[in-house]
Amino acid sequence: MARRWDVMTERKAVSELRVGIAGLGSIGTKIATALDQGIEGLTLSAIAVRDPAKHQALVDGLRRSPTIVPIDQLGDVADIVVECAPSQHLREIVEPAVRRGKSAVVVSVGGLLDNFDLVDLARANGGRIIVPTGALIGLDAVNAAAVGTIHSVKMVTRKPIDGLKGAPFIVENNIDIDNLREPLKLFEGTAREAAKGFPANLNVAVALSLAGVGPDRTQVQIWADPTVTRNVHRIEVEADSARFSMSIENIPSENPKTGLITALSVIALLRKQRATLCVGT
Ligand SMILES: NC(=O)C1=CN([C@@H]2O[C@H](COP(=O)(O)OP(=O)(O)OC[C@H]3O[C@@H](n4cnc5c(N)ncnc54)[C@H](OP(=O)(O)O)[C@@H]3O)[C@@H](O)[C@H]2O)C=CC1
Ligand SMILES: O=C([O-])CC(=O)C(=O)O
Repeated sequence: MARRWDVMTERKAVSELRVGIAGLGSIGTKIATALDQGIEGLTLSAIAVRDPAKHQALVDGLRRSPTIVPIDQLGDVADIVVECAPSQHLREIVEPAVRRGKSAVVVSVGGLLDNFDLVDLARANGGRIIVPTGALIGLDAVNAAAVGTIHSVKMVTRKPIDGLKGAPFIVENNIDIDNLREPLKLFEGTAREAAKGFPANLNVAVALSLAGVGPDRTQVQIWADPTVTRNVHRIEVEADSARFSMSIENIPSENPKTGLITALSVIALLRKQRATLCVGT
């Protein structure tokens, strides 16, 4: 009996992890709502948005109102900062958090490649940078294969036209994708190059590369495809432990560039932070 009481006291002593969210777009809104509805051991403590008035209705609808803070102050008031803003804000969000030894969950993972010193900063201060599987599939298997030797990783992405519009690669090369009647291969190269040319469309390629053989050895093809309605990613991995192919067909969210499953992936990751039973690597 006494033993059981001890355990209960110990459990109570573990404080809730405070979560801060940067950006309340198609991803951030769903994460905020899920946290407010309840994730074991986690509390939504703060959010950072560009225009608080625009998001007032959402904030008012939450059961427990988070504090609204400037984007670079999330790390002061949260133990886990979730970055889901445009990638140009990645540094402002992640640096203050990891400098204070906090964890940063990064969805604009393409932006990490130009800010990779943040990983060293996190290491030096006891912080962590966590990249969710996001809109992709199978990073558990890629992580496992990378413990051995991976020979090659190839990814082919097909997106509907709306999911690619405005990408710097398309604009700079003056490619007209609006009037396509059949699939057009836009790009073939490394994940690092893909992230530069398609910063809001190909975070998945960078996540894949960081799980596996790195951004310079991960080969990527990008197709603009008027025949698909989903964001389709197909991956092939050749390793000394296994050969595997995986594909995912993502339903676009309100933001046509972003698959609906991305927010769910972050929510699943947050659930694991304090879950008693964790499944998958
Ligand atoms: N890792 C992955 O698998 C995936 C990653 N992504 C990436 O995730 C990120 C978020 O995507 P998504 O939610 O669809 O994007 P959205 O465009 O829907 O939302 C972005 C949000 O960031 C907010 N924002 C912009 N500037 C600031 C600022 N200065 N301070 C605070 N907030 C700001 C916007 O505010 P406002 O509402 O006022 O405009 C908006 O709410 C993107 O970088 C995207 O490329 C997307 C899909 C998959
Ligand atoms: O949602 C998707 O299919 C992928 C995506 O936008 C990204 O990686 O940035």
